[in-house]
Amino acid sequence: MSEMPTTEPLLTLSGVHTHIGQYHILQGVDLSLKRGGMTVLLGRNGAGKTTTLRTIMGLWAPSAGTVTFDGRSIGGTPTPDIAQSGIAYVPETMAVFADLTVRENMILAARSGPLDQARLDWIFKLFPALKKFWQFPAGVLSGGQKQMLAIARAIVEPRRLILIDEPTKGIAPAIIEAMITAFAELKRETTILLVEQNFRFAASLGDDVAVMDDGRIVHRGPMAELARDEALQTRLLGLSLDAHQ
Ligand SMILES: Nc1ncnc2c1ncn2[C@@H]1O[C@H](COP(=O)(O)OP(=O)(O)OP(=O)(O)O)[C@@H](O)[C@H]1O
Repeated sequence: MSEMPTTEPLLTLSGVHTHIGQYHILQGVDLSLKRGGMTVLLGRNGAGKTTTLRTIMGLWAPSAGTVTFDGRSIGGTPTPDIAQSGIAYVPETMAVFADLTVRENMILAARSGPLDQARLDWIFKLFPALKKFWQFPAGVLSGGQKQMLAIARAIVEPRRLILIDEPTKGIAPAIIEAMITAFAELKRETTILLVEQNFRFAASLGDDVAVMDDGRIVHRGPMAELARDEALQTRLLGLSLDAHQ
C-alpha cells in the first residue's frame, strides 16, 4: 500500500516505559520509524527488544510515554484495534497452526474476506515453499518454512507496518539467503521493524538501525554507518555480535 507523501514518521515511541508485573523493563524508549524501508532493532539478550514490539502491538500497555502511529495515539489501545489500523506482528514463536494446512493458516489470517489470488501469487514468489506445501499441514514444514508461513500470514493483506521478531533464529543459512531476497522485496511495499541478532542479515537489509540496552535506545542512525564502524559495533553490541554471526 503506498503511503501519502509526508515526512511525518509512521510510528513514534516517546519516553515509553513498560512494566511487566513488578519489573520495570522499558525505561524511556524513544524511537521513530520513517515511512517505508526497514529499521532493525539490535541489542543484547534481555535488552527489551521483544518487549518494545509487544508494547507497540498493545500486548503490554505502556505505563508512561506515548506511542503514535500515523499521527494517532495507540498506547494502551487493545491489540485487535491496533491490528485493524494496519500493524502486523510476527512473534518469535511464529504462532502457526500446526494441524491446519498452509492454505487454512493463510485463510485464517485474512481479515477482509477471501484470499486475493494476485496477492497470493506475489507471496508464492517470495516464498515458493508455501505453494509446494499449500495443502499440507503446517506441522510438516521445516523451521524456516514455518517462519515463511508466519511472515506470509502477516502480509496476506497489505499492511502499513510489520513487526518481526528474530526471523533467522535457528534457521539454516540457505533459508536465510532466501529470506534476505524476500525481505528486500517486502520492504519496498511496506515499513518493517525487525528485531534481529544476526548482524550480517540485519546489515544487508536495514536502512536504519536502533540499538537497545537496558530498556532504552542507546544508538539510532543509518545502518550503513554502523555496518562500516567496527569499533561502534563492538561498543554497542559487544560479544553478542560475534556470537550470532
Ligand atoms: N513475561 C515476563 N515476565 C517477567 N520478565 C519478563 C517477561 N518478559 C520479558 N521479561 C524480562 O524483560 C527483559 C527484556 O526482555 P525482552 O524479551 O524484551 O528482551 P530482548 O531484547 O527481546 O531479548 P531476547 O533477545 O533474549 O529475546 C528481560 O530481562 C526479560 O527477562
